[in-house]
Amino acid sequence: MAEEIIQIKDLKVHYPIRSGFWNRITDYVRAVDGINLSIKEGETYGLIGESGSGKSTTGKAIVGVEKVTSGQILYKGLDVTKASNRKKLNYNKDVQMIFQDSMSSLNPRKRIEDIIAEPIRNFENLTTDEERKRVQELLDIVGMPSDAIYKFPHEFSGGQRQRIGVARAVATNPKLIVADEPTSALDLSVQAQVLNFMKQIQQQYNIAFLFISHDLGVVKHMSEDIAIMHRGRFVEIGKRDQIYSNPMHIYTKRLLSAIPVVDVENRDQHKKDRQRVEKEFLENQSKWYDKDGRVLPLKKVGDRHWVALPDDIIQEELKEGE
Ligand SMILES: Nc1ncnc2c1ncn2[C@@H]1O[C@H](COP(=O)(O)OP(=O)(O)OP(=O)(O)O)[C@@H](O)[C@H]1O
Repeated sequence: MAEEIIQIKDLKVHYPIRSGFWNRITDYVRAVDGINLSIKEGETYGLIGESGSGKSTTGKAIVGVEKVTSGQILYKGLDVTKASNRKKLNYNKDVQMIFQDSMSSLNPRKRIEDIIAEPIRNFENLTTDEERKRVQELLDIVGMPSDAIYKFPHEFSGGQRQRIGVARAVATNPKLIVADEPTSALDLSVQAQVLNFMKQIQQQYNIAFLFISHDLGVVKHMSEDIAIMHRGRFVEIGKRDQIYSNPMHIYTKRLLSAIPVVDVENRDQHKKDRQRVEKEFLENQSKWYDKDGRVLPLKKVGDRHWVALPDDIIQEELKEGE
């Protein structure tokens, strides 16, 4: 069985809110508010949630570009929220990130050769010829022509730029890639191509992914283990089949009921189901949160399935699922 490559323990990232004449801290945005997860070598962990739920902050904290308020990120047994451990483990080489918006994440003034070579230069001492050879190999891996090295990002389509972003991310032979909404800016047909090719690269190089998306359809295609994030916490964690065929938290149900159906026959039923879930969500709000409006703690409801609900609702849900 694959080993765990990274473990996140009770991770919190809170941003201070300042106000008044003295610009004092008056409150905090609890962007990430105590999450736990672990990702196995070569596997994809899917992180789903609506805008503002804390997904990107989680990803940024893992790659080390966002300061952690508390909690641990364990890599090879050491806590990489500490810069000294990151350095010791060469963590910045092993963990890379791919962003949603390839136009702003790739420097528009640099040629593709320099964009892809940059992370290599940070960690290896290659000659100019060796470096060029390496960049061309990487372009080949992501299915781009070798003359792309002379061009600038604006000379490519969104899908091609995302491939360049992937080439850059795999340039350092990473063990983990945090992919933050990597295909949401792309057309559906291009989305499928990029997703399939990311899977291919993952298998070829045994890279683990934290795959972040608001789109349950996309995550279903990519991940076996899934967490649903809401207000900085997880409301449900489970295996793909548990989450998609037997969602237990109302928030998960809402997200699933928002996926459009393709076949006309089921459309009316789908609309009714959606309205029912929405009504249930609005009428019972107080049950889903604690008195401070925070998501309840997770409780184990089955083999590798956790849900943040009060006991009475869990019992009802379990009975229904039988
Ligand atoms: N630098 C920051 N300072 C203050 N608040 C922030 C900062 N970055 C994010 N936030 C807040 O933290 C919360 C979580 O943001 P985050 O970007 O992680 O959400 P998300 O789920 O990735 O959403 P999206 O998909 O829209 O990016 C939001 O309320 C956001 O406004």
